[in-house]
Amino acid sequence: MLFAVRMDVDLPLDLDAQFRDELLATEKAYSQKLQRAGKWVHLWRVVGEYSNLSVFDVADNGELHELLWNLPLFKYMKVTVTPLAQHPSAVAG
Ligand SMILES: O=C(O)C[C@H]1C=CC(=O)O1
Repeated sequence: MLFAVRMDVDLPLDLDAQFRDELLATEKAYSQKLQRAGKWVHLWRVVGEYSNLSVFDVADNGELHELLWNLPLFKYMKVTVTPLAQHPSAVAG
């Protein structure tokens, strides 16, 4: 099942710099592991915003919830999930 996911990041300005750097490094490693596993199939930056638009390919709602819940940045993000279905006019996919 495919899901479009928008993540809007809002890190507190007073977050300890070392904690912030470690958090971002952990998030990067986590996201790259899921990308290599074929679960996180697109990761795009939204121009001009600390946000991304992503596409996940997972078995079901429960798997997506688990992957998102475990994002190291989860508590600092607003996450918006949109389930996707095949478009009848799409020539690919
Ligand atoms: O920067 C972001 O958009 C948030 C998050 C998503 C992947 C990653 O490495 O960080």
